Amino acid sequence: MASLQSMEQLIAEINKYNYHYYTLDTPLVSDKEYDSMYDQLVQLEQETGIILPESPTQRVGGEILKGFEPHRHLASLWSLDKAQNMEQLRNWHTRAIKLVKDYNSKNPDNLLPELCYAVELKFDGLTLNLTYSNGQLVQAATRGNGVTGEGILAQVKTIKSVPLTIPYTEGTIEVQGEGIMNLSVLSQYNERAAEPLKNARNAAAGALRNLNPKTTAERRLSAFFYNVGYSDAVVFKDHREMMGFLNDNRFKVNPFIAYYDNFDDVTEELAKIVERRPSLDYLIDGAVIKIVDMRTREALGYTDKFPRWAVAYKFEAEETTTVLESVSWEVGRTGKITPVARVEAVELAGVTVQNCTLNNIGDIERKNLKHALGARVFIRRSNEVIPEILGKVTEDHDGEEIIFPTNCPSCGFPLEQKGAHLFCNNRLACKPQLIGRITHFASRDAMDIDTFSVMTAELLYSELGVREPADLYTLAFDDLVKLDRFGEKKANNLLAALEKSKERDLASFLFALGISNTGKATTRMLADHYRDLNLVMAATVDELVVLPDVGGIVAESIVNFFADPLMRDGIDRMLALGIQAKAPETPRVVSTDSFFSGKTVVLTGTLHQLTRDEAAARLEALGAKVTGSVSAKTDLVVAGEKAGSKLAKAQKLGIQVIEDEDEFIRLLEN
Ligand SMILES: NC(=O)c1ccc[n+]([C@@H]2O[C@H](COP(=O)([O-])OP(=O)(O)OC[C@H]3O[C@@H](n4cnc5c(N)ncnc54)[C@H](O)[C@@H]3O)[C@@H](O)[C@H]2O)c1
Ligand SMILES: [Zn+2]
Repeated sequence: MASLQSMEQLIAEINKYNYHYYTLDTPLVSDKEYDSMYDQLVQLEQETGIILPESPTQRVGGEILKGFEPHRHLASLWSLDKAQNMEQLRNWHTRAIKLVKDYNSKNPDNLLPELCYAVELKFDGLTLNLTYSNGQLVQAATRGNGVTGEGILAQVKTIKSVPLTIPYTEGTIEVQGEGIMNLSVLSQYNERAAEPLKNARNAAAGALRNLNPKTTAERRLSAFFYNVGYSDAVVFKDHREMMGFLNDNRFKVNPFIAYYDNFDDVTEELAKIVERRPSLDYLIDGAVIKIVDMRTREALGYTDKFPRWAVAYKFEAEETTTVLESVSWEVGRTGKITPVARVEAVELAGVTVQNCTLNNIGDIERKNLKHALGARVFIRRSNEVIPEILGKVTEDHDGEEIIFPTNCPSCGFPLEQKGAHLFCNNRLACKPQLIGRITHFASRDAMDIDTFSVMTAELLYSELGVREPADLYTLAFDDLVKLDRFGEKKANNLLAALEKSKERDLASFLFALGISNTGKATTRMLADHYRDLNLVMAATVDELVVLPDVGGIVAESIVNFFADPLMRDGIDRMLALGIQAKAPETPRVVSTDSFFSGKTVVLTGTLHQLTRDEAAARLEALGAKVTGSVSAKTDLVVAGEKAGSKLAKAQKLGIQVIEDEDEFIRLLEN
């Protein structure tokens, strides 16, 4: 029988994946791929009515690792039934209602209450089961196979938020939760680590199941608790009471827990959690819906694997695996060379992914990807960012080497390595650098030359020999009209836009020059401080480093830029051709007593009552510094509608956020 054979194959595969995931903490496939195989098996078992003895659908979790003392749980630990979509969730709900009805018809004198639901986050980490006897933490264990787990008391004790003693001293209890690694902790760890960790779940699981508790401690784990699985004295009427007990006994419980007695409200809450997901500082792979009343839980009971009174609603996966096919090297406007990976097309979080970032050559080495061409890699996509390659699936040397270029892929000039990056120093004649510089010069926040695009820059480069921004101001109508896709109208428009740009202020002009490591906020500050282009050009490193938010690297970038004869020459030509680059007549009056004074503010998302530029201007007039990216230096983030990764990062870093636009306007006007 064909399906029997498929079942045998699936079982062998899944059991192999389980071993790598649960026992070795180094998965070979993504959860997305695993879940789809598992679902196939479940479906075949349903269709055939046959369940083979080794089937993973009949058991919880994985093997016990040698080296750990086994711990027999006082009450079994369960897996969770799961719903991948609304239809499956509604099916679960219908079944629950039916079971309650059946019970009630058999027990007319002891009716179960109306259904009420708790909605919790489904943390993606390692299950923990803690045993407290007379108020003392005496054991901690993994889930193992649900009956017996691995004793990891010494490891769990390194988690600072786990209480070693609790106020409740009446008897023995077992408390379940999830050991996790916060995403901010993971990224800090990875900044320093020789070998970065690929994923927070495996980092947490691997640390907790490490025989050396010192290693566990280094990972700075955390944990959330969500269940009292066993108790010999205390009983709870419902989930609320149980959560209250956990809270009173100083367990860390998740603040995002919501209770509903209407199932439609549950589905609305799920949508909210999906939205909240990118802003959380830990991984979740779904939400868990639990029936609140304990008597109902008892009545509904358990299957071999999971309780019938709870279900996990799984979210769309953010990680998968694919094959790294090739790496190409792109040249940026500063000459920096960026590796871009092409991968075998794969569906991830609703889009087809084909390109991934690789950052720089240092990252390729750190992530152990040097020999990964043609090999399977993990990729991750969160928010709207381009997916990132996390690392190779196996440690084997089963891929071809990624050869780092020694010469510029565009102009052939020998490359120079600075830190983790490669640079092409051929600023005079490396085409992508020139195109990038000209396009940046014309962009909206720079000289704001209307309708100018990369395509315009390419055309002017190849047809009219435009090599640097200054050349733009020598363009003549007669030359422009002859160009492909240019007519009289377009030629005139471009000339008018160029003419208008000559009046752009000093700050915009400085930004347009594209000095490395120098963004909008810095060029604005330079313009306000010096109020004269010549003075900026003559500034020394010593003078610059004392200015607000200018460090050594920025100061040096500025000085080096203006010391470059090529750049000076370009600026002189532009001034001769009519560029004014003037500071505003009167110095900007900057207030010092507003809510925003002295704060570094990031604007993100869509505002409705004013544009982002207007908001930035008003903030600056109130003495705030407006920057583009969120970092530890940010004091405040103003998040409009559809705010994405910047809001997420702010929440991660614990930075104050204003999400209410009316509130923001009120503060501006105060
Ligand atoms: N990539 C792989 O190779 C691989 C292999 C095996 C399993 N997996 C992943 O693991 C899943 C199945 O694993 P499972 O049985 O360990 O877990 P599960 O997804 O079935 O969920 C049960 C677990 O959820 C956790 N949980 C988190 N928050 C909770 C909350 N608020 N309330 C209750 N429980 C909560 C508990 O630790 C519990 O043990 C698969 O669907 C797959 O995504 C992946
Ligand atoms: Zn080059």
